[in-house]
Amino acid sequence: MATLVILRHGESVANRDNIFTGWSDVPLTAKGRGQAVAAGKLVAETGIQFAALHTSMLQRAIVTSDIVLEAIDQLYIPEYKSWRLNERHYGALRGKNKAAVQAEVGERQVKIWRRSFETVPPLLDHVTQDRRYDQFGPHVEPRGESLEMAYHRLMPYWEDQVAPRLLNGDNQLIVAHGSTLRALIKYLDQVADADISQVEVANGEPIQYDFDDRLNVLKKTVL
Ligand SMILES: O=C(O)[C@@H](CO)OP(=O)(O)O
Repeated sequence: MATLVILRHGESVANRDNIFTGWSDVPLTAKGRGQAVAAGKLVAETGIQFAALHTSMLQRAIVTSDIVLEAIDQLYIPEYKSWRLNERHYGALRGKNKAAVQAEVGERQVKIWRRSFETVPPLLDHVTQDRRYDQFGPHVEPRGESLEMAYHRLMPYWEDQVAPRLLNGDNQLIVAHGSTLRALIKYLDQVADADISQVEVANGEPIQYDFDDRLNVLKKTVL
């Protein structure tokens, strides 16, 4: 039996300012750093010893990871970073204020862009270049993603990097983003496409999954 803890990063400056973020690499606020410390304390209280941590290529998740590892006194464990754990790419919405977009297109459309499973946001007209993704080969950066697209690029990471380690009995920690964690929760909790819009993941709120030795969920606990 192994344990997985998943955690959304602490508040970012874009969360604070109500900006569509996606793959924008924005820092944590002071409040966000505090949320990461508090999350670390909650994880420390469980006494779980982790074999590895998985996070994205974005500083709000990486910095949260380091704060949590320090709080649980496990800075020595391997820390794997992948674009597959990045937030869902918000396409041409990225960088825009959510309230301003809502004033333009209405609440219903913004809700669909933010929470539907299949709807793709307006795409960027070109792929941006960022050297951090070169190591993963060409064409990694999307021009925008639905939650469904993010789900499908996340799952190979789960299957190749996380599930085998859990099956081996090694506890794992994932520090990622609202939508990639919603995608993972959809898979783990078997949430229907139509119901995923109801699932929210709060900044800095660790969720613990205990599995049996065939990777069935035995227990889910919000810490
Ligand atoms: O802007 C984003 O990238 C995400 C997460 O902060 O926001 P939303 O909850 O609107 O999907």
